[in-house]
Amino acid sequence: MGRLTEAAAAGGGASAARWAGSPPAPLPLSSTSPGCAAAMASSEEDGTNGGASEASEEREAVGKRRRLGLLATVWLTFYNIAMTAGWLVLAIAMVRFYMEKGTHKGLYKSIQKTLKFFQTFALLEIVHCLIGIVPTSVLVAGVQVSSRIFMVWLVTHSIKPIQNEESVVLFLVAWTVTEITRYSFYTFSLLDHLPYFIKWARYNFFIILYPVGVAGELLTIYAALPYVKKTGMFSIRLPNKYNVSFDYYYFLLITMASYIPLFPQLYFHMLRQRRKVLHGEVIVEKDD
Ligand SMILES: CCCCCCCCCCCCC[C@@H](O)CC(=O)SCCNC(=O)CCNC(=O)[C@H](O)C(C)(C)COP(=O)(O)OP(=O)(O)OC[C@H]1O[C@@H](n2cnc3c(N)ncnc32)[C@H](O)[C@@H]1OP(=O)(O)O
Repeated sequence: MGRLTEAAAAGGGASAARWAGSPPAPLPLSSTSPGCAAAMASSEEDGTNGGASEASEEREAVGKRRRLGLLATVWLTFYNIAMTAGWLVLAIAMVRFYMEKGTHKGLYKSIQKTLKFFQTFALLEIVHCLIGIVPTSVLVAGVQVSSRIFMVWLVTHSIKPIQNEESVVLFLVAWTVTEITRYSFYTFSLLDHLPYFIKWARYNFFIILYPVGVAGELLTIYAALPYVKKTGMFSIRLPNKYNVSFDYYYFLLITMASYIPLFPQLYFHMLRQRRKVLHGEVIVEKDD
């Protein structure tokens, strides 16, 4: 819990976290935090009010941090429980579908509503980083969440002929196992009762699941290319009154290419986190 209070005290500090870097160092819950330091400096500079006002400002700031800490903790606990439950429902639905039908055909259609709801809800993860209640880098969370949103809405939802591809099952399974593990890890951590197995799973499963998920995503986009080229969907052709053109086919190609620099960043970030959390290594990041 203290960890979250500290993160909350850092306020928007998380947004300053560097790409693929470790979370920003939490600020201590003391008057040395920037907000308090600024408040004290200004009261000294203008020469007005003495120690009383300074003390009340300090109390107010401490109270605000505590409130944000508790609120953030309650909210994150609710959020993580809801997300664990959502992805568990998805896992059960997928297993049941496969056991009843014996094929993956029609699987996506049967689970799409739940998937869209919970994956879209994950946009809040970017908000959590932006407002500083979790210390994850905004860029790391942003790339992770936006690539998922893109896959769900602009690829699998929009391009119906690819919904029965095996590659869809590949990323669905990778995402589902990952998210059940990840959100239960956060939940148990917040409750200060983290079973070692969950911690181990969180920092080991990704070694296989990340490449599997990425392969599923790339193969699915690849399978969509002929349909997108043939139909010209989401594309804007010239001439038009705005004089702009956009070709979704090339956009997909560029997106696929962007996995080459971006995915290793996420993967190595997770490997660094793994060394830190499971092996207690202190990782010193070089400033760019
Ligand atoms: C518009 C088109 C865009 C196209 C972009 C195309 C390029 C895409 C390239 C990227 C491809 C990604 C593909 C991906 O979708 C494939 C898969 O996901 S496959 C399945 C396997 N995946 C994974 O294993 C990924 C798992 N993902 C994550 O773990 C996170 O998303 C990530 C942000 C990457 C991890 O971040 P980080 O290591 O910094 O760790 P945490 O966020 O877990 O933790 C940092 C600290 O914050 C605390 N925290 C974070 N969130 C919460 C929360 N919800 N509740 C409570 N606490 C939270 C956490 O406990 C840590 O605290 P501490 O450091 O004190 O332990």
